[in-house]
Amino acid sequence: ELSSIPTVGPRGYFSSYYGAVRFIGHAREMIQEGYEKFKGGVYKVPMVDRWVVVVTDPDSIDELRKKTEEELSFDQATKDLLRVEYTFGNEVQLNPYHAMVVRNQLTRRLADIFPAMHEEIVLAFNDVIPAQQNEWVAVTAYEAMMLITCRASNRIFIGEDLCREPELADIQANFALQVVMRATLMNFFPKILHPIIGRLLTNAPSSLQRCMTLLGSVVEERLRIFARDGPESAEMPDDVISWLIEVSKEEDRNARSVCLRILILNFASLHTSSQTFTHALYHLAVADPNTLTLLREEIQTVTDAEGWTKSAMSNLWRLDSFLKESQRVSGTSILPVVRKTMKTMTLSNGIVIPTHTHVAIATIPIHRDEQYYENADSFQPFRFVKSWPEGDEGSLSQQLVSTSSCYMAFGHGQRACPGRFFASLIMKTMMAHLVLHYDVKVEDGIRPPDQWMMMNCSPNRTAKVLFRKRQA
Ligand code: HEM
Repeated sequence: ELSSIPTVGPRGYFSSYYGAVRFIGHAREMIQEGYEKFKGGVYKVPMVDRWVVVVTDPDSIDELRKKTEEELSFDQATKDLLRVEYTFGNEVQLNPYHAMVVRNQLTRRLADIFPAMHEEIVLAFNDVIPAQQNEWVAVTAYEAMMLITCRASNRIFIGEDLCREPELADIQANFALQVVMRATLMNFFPKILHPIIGRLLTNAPSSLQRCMTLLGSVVEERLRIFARDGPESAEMPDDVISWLIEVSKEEDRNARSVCLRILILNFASLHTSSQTFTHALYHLAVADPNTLTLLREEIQTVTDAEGWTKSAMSNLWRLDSFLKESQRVSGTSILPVVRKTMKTMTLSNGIVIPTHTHVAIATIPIHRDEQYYENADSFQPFRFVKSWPEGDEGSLSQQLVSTSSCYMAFGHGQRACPGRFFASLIMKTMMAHLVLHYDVKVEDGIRPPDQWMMMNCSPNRTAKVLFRKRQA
């Protein structure tokens, strides 16, 4: 019974709606309050259309991690949260070939695609940040980092020419907004009305149409080459468009389906990566000079010895730790892991969670818990570098891409983010380039305040960071 699980906020049928409205503006406080009161057990918080049960202890998290999709479903939770039927379309979950491409082709080819990604990062920084030596220029960090991340990732998704199209970032931003707005709006209404509202909303201007106008002819051309010469053709470049065509089933092998998957991959990657990176940039801009010196020393030494390669980026342990620590204290989602019980679930500590309940993990409270992280509230850039400074070698389990029951910014378990290896590589390469080639600071030396909206902790969207080119 849900009623036996303790509640944060009002408990009654009608008053819980008040709690749900409060949750929109105070999700962080409510999740934290529940964590402090019920740590070791579970508690529930009200959303507009349902309760969410929040799990707090590593043993239960480990237990949940081992459940199958049939018992504890990622897809069913996503279906509810994003109203997939009316936003992406059901076919996206029935045949998730875009996720297969991320898990397989993209992740396996990181070393091959690295030179193009690195080139795009260097060019994008030059275009977006007009910095000079001996002179500071102020740049709106959020917007600038979004543009650079968009170009760098889309260089690999859709290729050199298209990734530089000025419209691209705008199309993606609109799509994300459309999906989130539609899903949020629909969740305010009873399920029985969804088909009607869904039909009304489909009149909204379609990002897919814009995306097809932008990419359609390139995808069509690629489909023709594929049909004529097959996947091994030298005319099929190493990018996500080619890989999508390669792995898709006959019925998906068309421009509409491929463009939709490109939109969805950007939906999964763009805001997450650029927000995560901007959080790290703000930490860098207020870091003590010693931190900067140690980062520069490492990046200089490694790239002098190995050049700019994927494997060189894997040897930047201090930088890896810096980004991981930034993600620990400034994660972009308070509940990045959400699942739905498909049958009644009894945990070994006796707690019973009824069927069709959303279950989430109290990720940010755990990331900030003294029990798991010493001085948990302080940003310690090299926290994850084992035996630093002498040993200076990051242990595998401490890496940015490894998840654990105490580190879940990329989720956890079988459905943990498949894009995290790519995201980690882009963020490291961007940060290594930035640290080596620019000085950065904020005017008053204080980290710009985060901006919370429901579950999302966005880095400040309007703050400016000052950039100055370093001597070569
Ligand atoms: C810093 C950047 C990123 C963060 C913080 C992030 C975070 C997450 C999280 C929390 C999940 C859900 C995991 C779970 O429930 O256990 C997820 C899923 C996913 N992410 Fe990411 N992500 C990032 C970048 C990316 C990138 C760059 C891509 C694509 C290249 C990507 C593609 C996906 C996909 C396709 C899923 C769904 C996986 C599935 O259906 O099993 N993500 N991500």
